[in-house]
Amino acid sequence: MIDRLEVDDVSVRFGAVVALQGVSFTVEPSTIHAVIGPNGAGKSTLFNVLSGVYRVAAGQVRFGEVRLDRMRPFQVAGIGVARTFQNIALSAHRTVAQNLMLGRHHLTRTGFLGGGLGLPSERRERREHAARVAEIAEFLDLGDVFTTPVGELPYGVQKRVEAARALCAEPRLLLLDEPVAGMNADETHRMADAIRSIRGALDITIVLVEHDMGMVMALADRVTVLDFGRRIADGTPDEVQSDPDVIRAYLGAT
Ligand SMILES: Nc1ncnc2c1ncn2[C@@H]1O[C@H](COP(=O)(O)OP(=O)(O)OP(=O)(O)O)[C@@H](O)[C@H]1O
Repeated sequence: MIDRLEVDDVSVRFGAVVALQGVSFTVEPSTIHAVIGPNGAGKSTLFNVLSGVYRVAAGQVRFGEVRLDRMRPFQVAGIGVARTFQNIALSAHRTVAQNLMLGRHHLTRTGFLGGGLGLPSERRERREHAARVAEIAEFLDLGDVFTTPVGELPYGVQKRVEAARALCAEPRLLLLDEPVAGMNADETHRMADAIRSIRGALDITIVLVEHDMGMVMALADRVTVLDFGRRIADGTPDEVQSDPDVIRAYLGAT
């Protein structure tokens, strides 16, 4: 059973700036839920709240029975929430395989990444993790570049490596921060396919924050729209697309 994510009346302030004001929405288990909005709407702030980076001034975030808003990032990761970053946060000189192995670090018992003692149990554990990493790489169509240093890969492929690394943590909830930002049409299409197959095959709940409304319309089950820190719409892509407040917010944005 996968838990529901509930954002309940959340406000965040930075001094006099109110970045989020009384924002509420629910993410149903095993769905793809998009949070969209123009520049400065509060998307990144919300994302940082969901991953334990920012504290809320008011409200709650619950994942099942657990209060996410009271946790630190490592604790959020520990209950099965993995995230990607808007700017790629991979180790450029390491291979895809090595970066993905780093994504499994907290699942290892013997901490082989720090250089273990070479015991048989460590070698067995390492083999098991390596097999799962290879599986996830294949799943996201990264088999051909498995041993390539990440820095040598095109931008769109690096973004898929980021998603794969987050998956290597075996999350129940995957947070994708602008997964197609800066991508061309072909790369965007491949990323959308990858996100769809993650949800389909792995039964993971996915929340993605995205600036580009067009991209999420064909992908998301449900969309929450923010503008100036407030929720201005929440519904299916069709409902949201024809909402006058949403049209106004996007037309008004440059
Ligand atoms: N660390 C911070 N300190 C002060 N103000 C901040 C901070 N982070 C965000 N803000 C402000 O909060 C508001 C929401 O910003 P946020 O970055 O969450 O929006 P966004 O929707 O992610 O925008 P973008 O699409 O441009 O990334 C903005 O007015 C921004 O200037």
